[in-house]
Amino acid sequence: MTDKLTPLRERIDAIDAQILDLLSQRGRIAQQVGHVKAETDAPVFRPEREAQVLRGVAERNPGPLKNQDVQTIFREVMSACRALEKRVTVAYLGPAGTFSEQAVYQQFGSAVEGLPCASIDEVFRSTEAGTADFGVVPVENSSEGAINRTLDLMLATTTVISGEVSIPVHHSLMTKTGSMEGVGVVCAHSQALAQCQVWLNLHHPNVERRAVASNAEAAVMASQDATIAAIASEMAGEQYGLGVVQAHIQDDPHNRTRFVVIGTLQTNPSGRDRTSLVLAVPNTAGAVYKLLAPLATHGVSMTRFESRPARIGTWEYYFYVDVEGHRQDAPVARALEELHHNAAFFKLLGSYPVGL
Ligand SMILES: O=C(O)C(=O)C[C@]1(C(=O)O)C=C[C@@H](O)C=C1
Repeated sequence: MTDKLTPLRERIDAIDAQILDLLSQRGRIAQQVGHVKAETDAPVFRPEREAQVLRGVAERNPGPLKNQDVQTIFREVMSACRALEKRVTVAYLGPAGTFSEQAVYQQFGSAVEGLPCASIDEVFRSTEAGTADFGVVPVENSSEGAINRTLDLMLATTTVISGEVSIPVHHSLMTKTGSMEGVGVVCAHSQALAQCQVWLNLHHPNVERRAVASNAEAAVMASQDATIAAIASEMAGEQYGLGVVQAHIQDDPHNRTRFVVIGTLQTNPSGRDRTSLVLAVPNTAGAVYKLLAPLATHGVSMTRFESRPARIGTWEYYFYVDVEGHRQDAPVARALEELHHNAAFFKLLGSYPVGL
């Protein structure tokens, strides 16, 4: 067996040497890109370019490696090259171990400076103030719907959407000891409690449920007190030394959360983009129907429609609309112009590459 392995390992060594040489060449070119960008103060992170590179490797992938795996490798390669230009700082809802942190690494790779924040509000503040280059905030969950605080802050702040990333959300019930003996309360973010309510009703109907700022905070609390159980990701459980009572307790096995990357960067077209906007019309019969007519006229597909009560002002609701395409694509540009003209309120939140 050793005789058969040795020549194969020698070939792997030779290929690794070539890969390393090519990675170094790529890194040196990224440094040159960094110098060119520094001359014009151009942005280092270019989500549309990264999306094109990742889509390209999946299209050209000859196998046997899976598309998802080659994309993970190339995401890390770009992340490391980007860090040679500048290490990007990204604010997210902390502490470390939250799904928001996972979303940061999924989008930016691991060569990034994560800035954990205490609330979604603080993520927006850090991004607006320039303490962080970007922020990553949850915008909708497949079981629970919109994250209202994010929608409200998209409206109230000057940040724009530069990208999106969606990750599977699997919740585990965890305690210090790995058992529920002596546990009187289950802590988690209110969204996580809602996403596990059927399971909790069935298995622990008499244990108090307490909403806290984040699942990771619940994990910290459980790590300090054996009478508290936490619902969080297993990653958070590992981080805070918890034992798993039961894994995958979310009511929907396909539970996912979509996050958006917020910042000041207007992203260029990538070839497969989405545009997000907020609209309002006076509350009269047929007004919303008429408002949205330009989308149909110009053949632009709507992928999301969400309403939020307007707490002040003349209009009753704000409508959060996502459409397929980039604001610079001709049909989208024409539809947006008409929407802007018809709406009593219009705010373009951004055009950005569709997540992988
Ligand atoms: O093409 C660029 O603008 C680069 O800076 C290079 C590169 C890459 O490594 O491929 C790195 C960072 C950008 O976000 C996009 C791509």
